[in-house]
Amino acid sequence: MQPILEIVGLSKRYADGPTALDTVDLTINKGEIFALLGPNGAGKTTLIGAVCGLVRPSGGTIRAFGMDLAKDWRSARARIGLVPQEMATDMFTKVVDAVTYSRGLFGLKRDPARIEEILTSLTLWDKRDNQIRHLSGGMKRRVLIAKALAHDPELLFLDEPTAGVDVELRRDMWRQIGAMRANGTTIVLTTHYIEEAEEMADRVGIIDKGNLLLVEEKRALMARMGSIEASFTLAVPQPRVPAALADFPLSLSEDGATLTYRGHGGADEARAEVAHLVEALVRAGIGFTAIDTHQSSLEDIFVDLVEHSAQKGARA
Ligand SMILES: Nc1ncnc2c1ncn2[C@@H]1O[C@H](COP(=O)(O)OP(=O)(O)OP(=O)(O)O)[C@@H](O)[C@H]1O
Repeated sequence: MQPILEIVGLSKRYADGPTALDTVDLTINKGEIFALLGPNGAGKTTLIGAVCGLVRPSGGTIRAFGMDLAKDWRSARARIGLVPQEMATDMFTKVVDAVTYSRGLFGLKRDPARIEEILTSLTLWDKRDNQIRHLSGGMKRRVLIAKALAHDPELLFLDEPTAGVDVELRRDMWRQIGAMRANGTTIVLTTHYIEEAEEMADRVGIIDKGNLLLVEEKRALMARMGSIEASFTLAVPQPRVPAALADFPLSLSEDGATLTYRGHGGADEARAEVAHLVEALVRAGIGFTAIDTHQSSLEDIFVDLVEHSAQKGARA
C-alpha cells in the first residue's frame, strides 16, 4: 500500500484552549476511504484543518504525496480538496461561477467541459445559473463538494459530509463518494454517523480528546472487537443454567425460559462458540424452539472504546 498522507507527532494546542491534538500519528493510503470517528470536540476538524492549511500545528510533521507540507505547501495543497462543514461565502454567486472560481484558485486553466461534468455528476447542472442562497440545504452541500472537486484533487477531505441531511440524500452522498473513490480519489471523511463509516470506510480511526485511540481496517476491527448475543428460547424452562453448560458465558431469564449467550472479544470467535453451544445443548438434551442472534455494530465498539478512554482519563 502506498501512503498518500503521513502525519507524524501532530499536535495542536489552541491559545487559551485545550490540546485539540496530542501527538497524532496517522498514515492514509492511496485509494482508500478512511473514516475518522469521534465525539464532539474530539479534534477531527482540527486534524483536517492542519492538513488543509487552516490550522497552524503546534508540533509534528505532515507529508502529502511525499512532500513536506511545511516546505512544498503550494504544490501539495493544489492536490488536496476540502469539503468543509459549512459554506463560508459565495451565497450570492451562481453555482457554475462558484465552482469555476474554485478551480481558478489553484491556478488551473478554465475548463468548462470539466465543470459541466462535475456539476452533472452531482445533479447540479440544472441549477448552474441559480444563486447558491436559493438552493436547498442538500443542494448547497453538493455545491461544496463540486467546489472541492473543481481542481481534481487526488486527496479529498470531507468534514461531516452528511450532517443534517435526510436519509435519502445521505445514501445519495454515499453513492457519490463511492464514485469518487472508483475514480481513484483517496477520501478521508469525518463523521458522527457510525453507520456512515460502517457502510463506506475501508479503515476507521477513532479519536477522542485529541488522541487517536485506534486505527484499523473496519472488517478486522469488527471481527476482533465485535460481540455476539444469542438468545435461546428453551422448550422447557430451567431452574438454573445447566451444569453441562458452565463453560459458556450464559445467563438465564427470571422465568427460566430464555438462555442468553454473550460473547465478547471478537465476533468470529463468538460465532464459533455459539456453534459449540448448540452442540452442547443438544448433547445435554436441552431442547430449544428458537434462536435470536445479534451482532454488535461498529457503533457498539465505538461507544465501548470512548467510554473506556473516558474512564481511563478520569482515573489518571
Ligand atoms: N479556533 C479555536 N480556538 C480554541 N479552541 C478551539 C478552536 N477550534 C477548536 N477548538 C477546540 O479544540 C477541540 C477540538 O475541536 P474540533 O473542532 O477539532 O473537534 P471535532 O472533533 O471536529 O468536533 P465536532 O464533531 O463537534 O465538529 C475542542 O475542544 C474545541 O473546543
